[in-house]
Amino acid sequence: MAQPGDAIIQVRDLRNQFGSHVVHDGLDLDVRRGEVLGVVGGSGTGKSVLLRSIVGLLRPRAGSVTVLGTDMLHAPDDRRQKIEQRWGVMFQDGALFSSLTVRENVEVPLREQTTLSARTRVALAELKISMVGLPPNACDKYPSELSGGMRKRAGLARALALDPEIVFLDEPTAGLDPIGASAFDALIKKLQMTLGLTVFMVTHDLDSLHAICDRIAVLAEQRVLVTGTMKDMLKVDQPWVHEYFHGPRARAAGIAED
Ligand SMILES: Nc1ncnc2c1ncn2[C@@H]1O[C@H](COP(=O)(O)OP(=O)(O)OP(=O)(O)O)[C@@H](O)[C@H]1O
Repeated sequence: MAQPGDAIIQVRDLRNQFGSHVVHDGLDLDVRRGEVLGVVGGSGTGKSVLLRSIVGLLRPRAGSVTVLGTDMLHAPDDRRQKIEQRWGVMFQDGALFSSLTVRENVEVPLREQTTLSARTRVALAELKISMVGLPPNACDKYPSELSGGMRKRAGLARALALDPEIVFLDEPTAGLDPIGASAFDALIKKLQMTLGLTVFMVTHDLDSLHAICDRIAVLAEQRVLVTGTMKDMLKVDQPWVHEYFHGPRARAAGIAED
């Protein structure tokens, strides 16, 4: 029986390369059941490439990705698809279909992956839309009629459509004002606590890391250089890590002291 804290995602010896450009080499990472893991690193260190490798949008050159006990790079299609139904992904800006309303967007995974009736699909979509704190009148709006923060919430509602165990979030608070960002952080934390979600979150946002991440994984030198709590990060000597967690922004976020 799975327990909180078990590694729900295991990435081993991952290699990603585009032409001669090696992005990851020998990258290992565990994501534990029930945690919010923040993935940070300088620009171009391969945070999004790592996310895309785990969710199967990009095939790594080498290594293994095991999710919920399944070897995702070698499992038969039907087995892989079953696992894919147990996660949701929210891309930056929500990545909504512009020609569909919010409700229709949230219905997409239900349409594709289930045989539920239209009525049930609508009811479930509306439930998810309210869970992420959008008002009922957002259901019939098109993405272009929403603010950036509302679009992110709609993207999150779609990621939650199939009641996932894991959600992947790519820079969820990017582009939000500080109040919107902290409201979004609070929403993620609430969903993690109430639904028992495991959250894999790529972020640059030190406030989010501080407020909601149980652990942090730092990408540098083509791998996950270090994982640990915020307290652990403050002790790391590597120059980028030190600058990131002790720099002016970290001080402003109340992470490091002046
Ligand atoms: N499809 C692709 N083809 C070629 N190069 C790619 C491709 N996808 C990503 N890269 C390269 O891989 C590297 C890592 O990209 P990635 O988007 O994962 O970085 P990141 O850490 O998420 O950066 P940022 O913080 O700026 O969003 C970059 O140098 C990028 O140009």
